[in-house]
Amino acid sequence: MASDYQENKKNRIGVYYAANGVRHALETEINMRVHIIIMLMVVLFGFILGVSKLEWVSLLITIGMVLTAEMFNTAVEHIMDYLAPERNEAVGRIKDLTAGAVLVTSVIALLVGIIIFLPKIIVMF
Ligand SMILES: Nc1ncnc2c1ncn2[C@@H]1O[C@H](COP(=O)(O)OP(=O)(O)OP(=O)(O)O)[C@@H](O)[C@H]1O
Repeated sequence: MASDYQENKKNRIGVYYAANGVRHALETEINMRVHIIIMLMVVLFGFILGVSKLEWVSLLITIGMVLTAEMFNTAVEHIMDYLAPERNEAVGRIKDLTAGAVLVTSVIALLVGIIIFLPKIIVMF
């Protein structure tokens, strides 16, 4: 049906642009690459240390939170640089807030990682 075709076309274009956004973040944001490296290490340790299904879910949710916060932070930085490229106290505060959101999610992710991995590491010794 024509409307189904339009719907599929629209979705495909949307995913294409969204994937472009992820690629842009990976290419331009060093923090994003650091998060991805940490994520790959967490997944590797997850397999090595045999985390449970529920632990995988917790890890994936926290990883998703950090990556999402980082992308929103990057988007806000771009918005602010576009709208107000000059130094401005309000812009600085806005950027600090979104950077703070990344910090909060990262600390939570670290705590989740410690809770899941530390007991498994301790029993190995
Ligand atoms: N236009 C501005 N006016 C005032 N302070 C700013 C401005 N731009 C940046 N800052 C300050 O510098 C900090 C870093 O901002 P910047 O845009 O350089 O982010 P960044 O270092 O690229 O961050 P990230 O590492 O998350 O990509 C902000 O959190 C803010 O405190």
